[in-house]
Amino acid sequence: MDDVLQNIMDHAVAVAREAGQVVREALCDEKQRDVMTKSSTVDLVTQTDQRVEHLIIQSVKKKFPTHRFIGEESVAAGEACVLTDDPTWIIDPIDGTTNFVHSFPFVAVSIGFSVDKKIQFGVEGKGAFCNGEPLQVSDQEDVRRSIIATEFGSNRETETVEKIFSSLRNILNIPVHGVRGAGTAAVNMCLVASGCVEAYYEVGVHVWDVAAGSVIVEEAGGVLMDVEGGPVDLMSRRIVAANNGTVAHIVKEIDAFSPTRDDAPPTQ
Ligand SMILES: Nc1ncnc2c1ncn2[C@@H]1O[C@H](CO)[C@@H](O)[C@H]1OP(=O)(O)O
Ligand SMILES: [Mg+2]
Ligand SMILES: [Mg+2]
Repeated sequence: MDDVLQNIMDHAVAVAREAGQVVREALCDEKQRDVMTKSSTVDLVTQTDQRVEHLIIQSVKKKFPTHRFIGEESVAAGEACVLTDDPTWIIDPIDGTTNFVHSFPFVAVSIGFSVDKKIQFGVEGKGAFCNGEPLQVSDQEDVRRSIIATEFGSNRETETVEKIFSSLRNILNIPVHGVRGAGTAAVNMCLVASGCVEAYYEVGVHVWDVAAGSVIVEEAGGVLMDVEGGPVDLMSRRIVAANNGTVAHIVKEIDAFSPTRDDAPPTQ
């Protein structure tokens, strides 16, 4: 990794740790978990989400004034969600806000960095690490001995819920050892990277949920795919992240659908 990229990554790690500390403290303070809603009654946000995103963006801007940002709460406030070739930080200040407001203790600060529309950190074969320990995906080849992670998301339209349950039924019927969901896409992807679960799939995620996790999974030896097979598109809101042995089996069982893309022009 060249010095410039290393410098950027060091800053990302430092600011992620600082943000993580703010989130950790807020988890213990009811006032900081006061809940507001966004697109629906189950799409939640708190002042802490907004404060942490602001903290990250300001800190990066000071050091790298020309860089661009895609942040979950900035997009919610009306900013465009467009990935260009420019250096871009893709930020989810709290991935797992529903967990956060309920003190269910699985949340992530997710920070990805892209150049030329490619997520950069780690792509140069440096590996993925958790507190200094290298991560490696599971070598399980038998999907019937796997744990699969997924989420129910925040869309409660009947057709969408039907699709989600149809996929879940198919996966359970393989049969797999178990199905789990941490309540955050970023943590689910890190569980794939750590080898604790063989695969994670979801339709309805956003680019800020999966940007950082995608490179962590690949660097840990895993693969990314679209839910109907073929290459993943981080703006498509569809993702499968898996070890090599199970990915093809999982893709076969998913009842796919296509939510509005993250980079779709806003409807007036
Ligand atoms: N009610 C809900 N249940 C689960 N995930 C939700 C949700 N509402 C929004 N999400 C978001 O959808 C992602 C994929 O499931 C989660 O990582 C989470 O990111 P968030 O906490 O950053 O909003
Ligand atoms: Mg999120
Ligand atoms: Mg979030």
